[in-house]
Amino acid sequence: MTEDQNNVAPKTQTLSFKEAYSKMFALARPHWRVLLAATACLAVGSSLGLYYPKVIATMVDRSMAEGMGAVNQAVFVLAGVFALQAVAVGFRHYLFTIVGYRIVTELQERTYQRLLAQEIGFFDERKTGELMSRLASDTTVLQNTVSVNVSMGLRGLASALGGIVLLAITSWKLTIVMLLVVPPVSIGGVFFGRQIRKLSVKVQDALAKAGEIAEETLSGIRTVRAFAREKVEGERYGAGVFEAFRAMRTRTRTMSLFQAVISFAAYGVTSLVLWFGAMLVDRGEMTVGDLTSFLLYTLIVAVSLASLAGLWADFMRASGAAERIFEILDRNPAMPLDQGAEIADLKGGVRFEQVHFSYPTRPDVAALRDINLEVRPGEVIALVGPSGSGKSTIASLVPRFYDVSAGRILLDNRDLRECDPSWLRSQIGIVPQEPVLFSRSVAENIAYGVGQSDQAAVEHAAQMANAHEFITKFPEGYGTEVGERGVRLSGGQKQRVAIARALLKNPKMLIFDEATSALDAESEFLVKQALERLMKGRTTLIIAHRLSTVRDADRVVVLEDGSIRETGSHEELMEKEAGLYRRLVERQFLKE
Ligand SMILES: Nc1ncnc2c1ncn2[C@@H]1O[C@H](COP(=O)(O)OP(=O)(O)OP(=O)(O)O)[C@@H](O)[C@H]1O
Repeated sequence: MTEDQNNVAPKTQTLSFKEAYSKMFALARPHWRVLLAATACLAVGSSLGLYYPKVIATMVDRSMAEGMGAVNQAVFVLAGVFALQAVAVGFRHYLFTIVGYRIVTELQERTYQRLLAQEIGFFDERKTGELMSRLASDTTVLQNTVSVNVSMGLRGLASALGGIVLLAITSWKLTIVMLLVVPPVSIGGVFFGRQIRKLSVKVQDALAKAGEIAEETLSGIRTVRAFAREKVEGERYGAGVFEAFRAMRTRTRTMSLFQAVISFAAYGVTSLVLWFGAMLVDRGEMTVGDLTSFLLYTLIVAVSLASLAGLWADFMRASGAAERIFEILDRNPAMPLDQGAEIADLKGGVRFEQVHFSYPTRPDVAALRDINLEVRPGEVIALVGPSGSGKSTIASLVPRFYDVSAGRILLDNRDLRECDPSWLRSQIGIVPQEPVLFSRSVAENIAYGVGQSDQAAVEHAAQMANAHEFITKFPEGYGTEVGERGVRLSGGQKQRVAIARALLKNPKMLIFDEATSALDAESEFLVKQALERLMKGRTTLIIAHRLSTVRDADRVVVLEDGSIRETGSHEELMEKEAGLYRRLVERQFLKE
């Protein structure tokens, strides 16, 4: 891989209607057995549906010639036909619908997995609400289409085609009259379909925007409350959904117009056939019974075509949604997980060589410039510097949240870009400044990085992290639910849970982002003690905000504006008269 290339987001291109559907069909392939059964039901149901006008025609002609006896017999046959048809229709509907749901469920699962596999830069660019909308609302649109509509569409198609064949057998002259309307209607269908598809993408985009607003506001509800912005946020969401409504209104107008045109064509052609047919009967070229069955077939064909037209609009709508889903499903992550080398017997030495880095969302601004830094295995490095100087950026390059823009980072003399990102992250414990816990129990949160873990190991980790005591004070102990993002725990408690989480993982390397906000002295002491246990024997990067932390580090790296300005021990750096570090300490950037 050339430098600079790895942070560039892969381009996704817009799918055509055909591509979207061929992809959908590819998803249907594994279900071919059920689909075959469903198609058999479709064939039986539709042929029986097409059979009864014939029975009626016979009834009309024979009742005119032979009286009621023949009619009774015909009605009996008809009842049997209808019963059999009902069974076939029921199964057809059930089987097609279930396969449709199944496909969409798989699609949801795969889309979500694909989403989770994307590189961090992808998430920097997008908003959670928008992604949620793709998962929820786009897949729902697809769900209806792929399930119920496919079943209805196939029925319509079978009835229409079968009907046309039977019409041609009954009277080819009338059939030609009837089919005259098909070409103009199809051209209309293509035109309307395109419009509807475009408008549907607009609707889904608008819904996603509204979703974004809701997601952001609800997850930041404390800020909204603190600034009393409920009304404004409510209105912002209102404006968002209204935008979606407007797009839906435009789309519905187009769809309604299309329906009206189709309805006119369907009923118009029926009248035309009736008129032309009456003439044929008048001339003795056709019996009344044949004209009756012809009219019934015409109605069947007209109704089927009209419903197909409606479904066509729905399919177009769904292909708009499919386009948005496949955009994610087809997106290859810039940094694939589970690919690359694992280093056997990892020591944990890290070397930055002339590292330059810009965030993918801000390619023109260098967040790091010419970073050269050697961290020996087991060494504790404190990163200090003013806000925005690049401390967190350095820390996020080690677990490959991003790859360097130029230069390289070596882990035990191996380029990080050759290492499997998932393996790499399993070797690094990360304790963020504000740890994010998941709304599960304390025990599950501690065991998060290792999956299943026995209670004894969890408790041992909690003890080492000075968390055991406060956890056991909760009435439900380790089973206590921590609430969304861990809201039911204090800052210090969250950090100790995060330390326990990192301890349990037993990583070779450690990244610790010290909290800037002051913890109370007791909590501070407990965190520090836990941290010391955690750091033992591990290569550690601490983003430090406290003098006491910096003093204990083996080496201090002072950053400014994305560059390393000074390195050395606390004492060495304090000796430099005009040094940046000394200035930071004197200006109390580093709290005592
Ligand atoms: N995800 C991101 N996308 C784009 N730019 C970013 C991103 N994260 C940080 N930056 C920018 O990179 C620069 C370095 O930020 P960084 O977070 O590394 O600073 P820091 O030294 O950790 O600051 P602090 O002590 O305030 O946390 C800043 O100018 C910041 O605006």
